[in-house]
Amino acid sequence: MEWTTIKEYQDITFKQCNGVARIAFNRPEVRNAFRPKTVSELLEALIIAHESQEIGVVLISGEGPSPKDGGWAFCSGGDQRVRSTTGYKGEDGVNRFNILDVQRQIRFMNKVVIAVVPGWAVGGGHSLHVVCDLTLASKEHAVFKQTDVDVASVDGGFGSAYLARQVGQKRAREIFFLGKSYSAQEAFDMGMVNAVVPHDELEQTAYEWAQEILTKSPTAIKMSKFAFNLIDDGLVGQQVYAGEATRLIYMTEEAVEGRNAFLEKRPRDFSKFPKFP
Ligand SMILES: CC(C)(COP(=O)(O)OP(=O)(O)OC[C@H]1O[C@@H](n2cnc3c(N)ncnc32)[C@H](O)[C@@H]1OP(=O)(O)O)[C@@H](O)C(=O)NCCC(=O)NCCSC(=O)c1cc(O)c2ccccc2c1O
Repeated sequence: MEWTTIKEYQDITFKQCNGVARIAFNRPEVRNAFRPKTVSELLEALIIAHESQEIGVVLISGEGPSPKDGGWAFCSGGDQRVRSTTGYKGEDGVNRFNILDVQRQIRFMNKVVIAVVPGWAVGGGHSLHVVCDLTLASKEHAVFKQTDVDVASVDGGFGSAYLARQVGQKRAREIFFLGKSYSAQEAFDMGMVNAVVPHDELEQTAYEWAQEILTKSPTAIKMSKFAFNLIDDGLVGQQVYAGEATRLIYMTEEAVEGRNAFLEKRPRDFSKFPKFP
C-alpha cells in the first residue's frame, strides 16, 4: 500500500491510496483524545473525502502507539484538559461540541466509513465507532468503554440510541450505566464490531474491505447506506435518501424533456415515457 498525504494537519493524519482515504487521530500521548482543533481538522478532512470523485471509502483510525507508554488508542473522546463549563475550549477561546458535526458528517457521508480500532475506543471515541458504518477491531489491543457518565457527560444521540440499535437496549444501558471495558471479541459478540483482526493485520484488512466495497456500484452502495439510516433519521433521513432519488430522476430523459421544454418555452411532452406498473 502506497499512502500519499492529502493534506498536512497538526492533530490528524489524512492520506489516500487507490480510492481509499485514511484519517487518523494523531495525539497518541493522550490516547488520541480530541480537542476542538482536532475535530475541526477531522471535519474538514471528512468534507474533502465526501466531495472527492476518487475516494469511495473512508477509514477512521488512531495513530500509535503512544511514545510515552506504548499504549494503543482509536480515540479516548473529548480532551478533559480543555473542557470548560460550556463545552471544549478551542485555541480561539470559543467553546464547542463540534464532535457532533463530525458524527453527522459520517452519518450523511455519501461513502462507506469504517472505524479501524487499534486500541481504546472510549467516551466520545466510542460514540464515533458506533456512528461509523462498519467497525474492525484489533484482537490484542482494542478495548471498548463508555465513560461519559463518569465525567458527567452524555452522548444522547447516536452514541447511545443508535448503539442500542446495534447491541439491544439492555446491553446499551449496561455499557453506559456500568462503564465496563469490553474486549474486541466481546464487542463482536454484542454486535457492535464487524470483525476481530490480529493487530498486525488490522490496517491491511481494512484496506482489503475497502477495496471490496470499491468493486460495487457506488450509487447502490450510497443508496443502501442511506436506506439503512432512513428509519432512525426521520425526515432528515428521508431528505438525504430522497436527494439521491432526485439525482436519479435528473439522469433520465424525462428530466431532460422537462428542463428543455421550459428553456425552449414550449409545451412539455412526457407522452412517450413509460408508466411502469
Ligand atoms: C482511555 C483510558 C481508558 C486509557 O486508560 P490507560 O490506563 O490506558 O491510560 P491513561 O489513563 O494513563 O492515559 C494516558 C494519558 O492520556 C491521557 N488521557 C487519556 N484520555 C484522555 C482524555 N479524554 N482527555 C485528556 N487526557 C486523556 C491521560 O490523562 C494520560 O496522560 P498522562 O499525562 O497522565 O500520561 C483512560 O485514559 C480514560 O478513561 N480516559 C478518559 C476517557 C473519557 O472520559 N473521555 C471523555 C468522555 S466525554 C466525551 O468524550 C464527549 C465529548 C464531546 O465533545 C461531547 C459532545 C456532546 C455530547 C457528548 C460529548 C462527549 O461525551
